[in-house]
Amino acid sequence: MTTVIVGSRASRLARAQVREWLGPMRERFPHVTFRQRVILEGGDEDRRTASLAEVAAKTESGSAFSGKQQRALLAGQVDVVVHSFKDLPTEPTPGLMVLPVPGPREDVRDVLCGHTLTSLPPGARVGTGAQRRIAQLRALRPDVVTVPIRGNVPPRLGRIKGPGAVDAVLLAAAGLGRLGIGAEISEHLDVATFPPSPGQGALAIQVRTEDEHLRELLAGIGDPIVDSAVRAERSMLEALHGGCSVPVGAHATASGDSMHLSGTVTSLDGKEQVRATANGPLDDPEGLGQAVAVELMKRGADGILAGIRA
Ligand SMILES: NCc1[nH]cc(CCC(=O)O)c1CC(=O)O
Repeated sequence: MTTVIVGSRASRLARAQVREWLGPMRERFPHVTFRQRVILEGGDEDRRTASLAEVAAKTESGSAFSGKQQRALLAGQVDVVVHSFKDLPTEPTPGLMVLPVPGPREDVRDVLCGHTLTSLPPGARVGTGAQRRIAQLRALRPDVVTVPIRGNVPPRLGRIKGPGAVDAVLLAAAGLGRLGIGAEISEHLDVATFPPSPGQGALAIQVRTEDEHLRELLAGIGDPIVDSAVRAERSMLEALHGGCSVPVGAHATASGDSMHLSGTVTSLDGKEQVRATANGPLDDPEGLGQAVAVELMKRGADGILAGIRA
């Protein structure tokens, strides 16, 4: 009798993600017992007092929302960790590996709740703390003021009505969909004008590299097309040396046996934006991601990113 312990952050979204993965797993492996274990993260504990950058700096791995999960996995306290792929640093953690990405991928798009891009009044206040969202929103609506908000999705949504109200908030369709509150969405932003974060909407299933028994058990899971798309987007981000909070957007789509990747880098004030696209074979997503990154660099992405890191 095999027992597999699955680690999860405490939030409703994190637990919904674990359920989303576990449902099909329990059906496929009825002889395996899957258990959920909640592990608190620094990012969850410190949210009220510290800025996201401070939280990230305090966490050994540099990732506020995945460091403790990964340490619990390495220590054998859990056997699998389910992450939002976009929250996982591109740099691999020694001793851990990510399994092929499961499908289907949730909606990759960002959304506005409270207003649409065109209904936002001049000078409106929009809640978001993510550099990519701030930059891309300013590129489309330079008059808008962004207000840094953090925390779980439901309280962020609550900022539309509650104290310190904002006119709208920018969120991921995937998070709202998984929480069953997609009805709050006012507008889905077009991937062409508002490209999502690399890996958005996808889950990262992480295991110990040395856990051969589990790796063998789970060898057949994953959707090759979703996996390839996420790899292309993430390798583009990695080649740009971008972390999880840089203004880099990416979107890969497959058609037949080829993959199309579009990448965007935007300055924080929204005034400069470079884009590049390329096609490549489905079985070389890393090559495609690197090719688009090189093209973005040629068009000035390095200058934009250097200005932000400085
Ligand atoms: N950084 C927070 C985060 N991490 C994953 C999601 C949900 C979207 C996804 O799974 O890609 C969210 C919320 C948001 O960005 O609105």
